[in-house]
Amino acid sequence: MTDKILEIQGLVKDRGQTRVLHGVDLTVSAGERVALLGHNGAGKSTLIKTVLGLTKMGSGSVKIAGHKPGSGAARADTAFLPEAVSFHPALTGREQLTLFARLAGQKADIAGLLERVGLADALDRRIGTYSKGMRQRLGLAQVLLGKPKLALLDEPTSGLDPISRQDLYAIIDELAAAGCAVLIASHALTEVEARTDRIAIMRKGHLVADDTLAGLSAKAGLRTKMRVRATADAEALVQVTGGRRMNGASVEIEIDAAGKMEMLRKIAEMGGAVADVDITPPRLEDLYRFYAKEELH
Ligand SMILES: Nc1ncnc2c1ncn2[C@@H]1O[C@H](COP(=O)(O)OP(=O)(O)OP(=O)(O)O)[C@@H](O)[C@H]1O
Repeated sequence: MTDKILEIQGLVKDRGQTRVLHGVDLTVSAGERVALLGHNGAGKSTLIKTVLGLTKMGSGSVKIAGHKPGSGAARADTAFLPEAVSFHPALTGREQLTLFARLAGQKADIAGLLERVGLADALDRRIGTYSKGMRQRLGLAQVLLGKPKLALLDEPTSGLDPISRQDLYAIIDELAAAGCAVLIASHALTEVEARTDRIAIMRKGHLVADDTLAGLSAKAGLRTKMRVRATADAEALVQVTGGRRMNGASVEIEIDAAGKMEMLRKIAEMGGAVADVDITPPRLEDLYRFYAKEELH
């Protein structure tokens, strides 16, 4: 995919005497879902606020579909879902979205949108009676309403139950499938591992990683674990694989990405001597620990 929607180059931002963004480069293309990870204070919110044009940048360049942050065109192309989304409690969901649509000068199928985010039954209830998950869904309806080219989602699933989380990611997937570039700031590693295309990790204002999960694993040199169970003789397995004997029947092997297929072939050649193989690639949690703690040069 080459259609770059968000283009950040050399972004520097100081707060008082402190540099909080140190020359960040990040792009998100149309249809891409990118996770933005980092410890508290790493600079994720500052980055998002800069893209929204809410905070001034020091130096560098930020473009949204070719437009400057905060410009009318950039604002029209961008949707933002804050972590704790708040609406007017006295309005109903339908009234609130109708208001947003009018403000944006858009005609929209409000009832259809609310149904899409699972709020069909709450259309005409006051938002003050909504649960956190329902408000989050309403926020997502607002994002969908604008048909944005870029969606910035800040911890979109925090405080949601597992089913609501899945629903929310299904909607995010739809947004991306429709060509929206999606940037999701999150601490929920297991979720973003499964539901994003690329992972960007910030550490103390630096972007320390930006790649697919497989790419990050390869660069970090973290190893895949294989656990092989023998039908009868684990010693033969140790001989062939050079692995570590775990118990009477099983052997554990740690292998880098390059050697994995060769090892699998060796194991397959043992035929009936092998009862089972479990393969555990490095998890995002391991990679995150590696990149977010790695010393900066
Ligand atoms: N309004 C502000 N005035 C001064 N310093 C600020 C302000 N907002 C953020 N900072 C500082 O900028 C740095 C980056 O903060 P930022 O909120 O961008 O981090 P974050 O990655 O979003 O963290 P979190 O995961 O906790 O939301 C921190 O050192 C923070 O103390």
